[in-house]
Amino acid sequence: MISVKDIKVVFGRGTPLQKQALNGVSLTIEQGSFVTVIGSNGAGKSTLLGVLAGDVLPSEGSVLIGKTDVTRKSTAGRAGMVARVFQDPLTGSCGALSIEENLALAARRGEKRGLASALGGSRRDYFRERIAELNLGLENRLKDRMDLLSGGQRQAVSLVMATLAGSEVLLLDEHTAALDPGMAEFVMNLTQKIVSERKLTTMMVTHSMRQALDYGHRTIMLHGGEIVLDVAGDNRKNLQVEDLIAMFRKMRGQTLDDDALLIG
Ligand SMILES: Nc1ncnc2c1ncn2[C@@H]1O[C@H](COP(=O)(O)OP(=O)(O)OP(=O)(O)O)[C@@H](O)[C@H]1O
Repeated sequence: MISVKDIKVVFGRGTPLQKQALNGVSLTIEQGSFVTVIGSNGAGKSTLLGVLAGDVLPSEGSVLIGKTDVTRKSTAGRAGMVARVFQDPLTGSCGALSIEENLALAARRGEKRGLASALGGSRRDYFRERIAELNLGLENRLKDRMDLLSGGQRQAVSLVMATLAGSEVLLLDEHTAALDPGMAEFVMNLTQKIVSERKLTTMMVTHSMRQALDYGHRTIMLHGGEIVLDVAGDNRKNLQVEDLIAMFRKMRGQTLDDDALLIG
């Protein structure tokens, strides 16, 4: 479970560029629930993910993961609790290491032991099994360098990596935005499968209104650092992409110049 209470984040305090990125955000996400997060540029979506991951320290408020107060814990301090997949397929894994070395490092998140102890025989078999489940044929390429994979293959492996250390929380930062439509759909279906099988408490930022409504259990919209929409259940089922676009228009008080981007 994630419990965020009255979070405020101010960047560049006391400078001419001071910016209140989050302005009193409170949110409880039940264990195993999958929340999609939308909002226009600068709404505060990445800042909220950063607060959960530990990259951004709030000036006020608290963050609990399960029963642990992680508000002041660093990213490394909460590494065993929170896994993250980024927009850029190159960010979440190391291109110079092999697929299995990346998996071994991911499995050791939050621990201090080295790579050698992480790659014992039974571990290798387990990694092979997990990668075989992707049906991409990568189980025969475990010794290939990660940077030989396509962006989509790399995101699929990153999702497996995110589950290896037993983290309770999964943060997805527009993780399909750099993929072609077919691969984006593959990675989204894989995401849904992994989240439900492992009961991960998940927050996914997306610019795709379609994705926001088609996947997960609940959708929130941020605007100006505040939650301006929070829908689940039947209310969400009845929402159409066009309804969300109309809300965006209302929030911004202007016409969106690229509806296609939002619908895709
Ligand atoms: N490190 C920083 N220093 C100063 N200002 C920042 C910093 N990070 C974010 N901001 C500002 O805080 C506001 C919220 O940014 P954030 O990146 O959270 O928005 P976002 O909703 O993720 O936008 P986008 O969809 O464009 O990625 C923006 O005005 C942004 O310019």
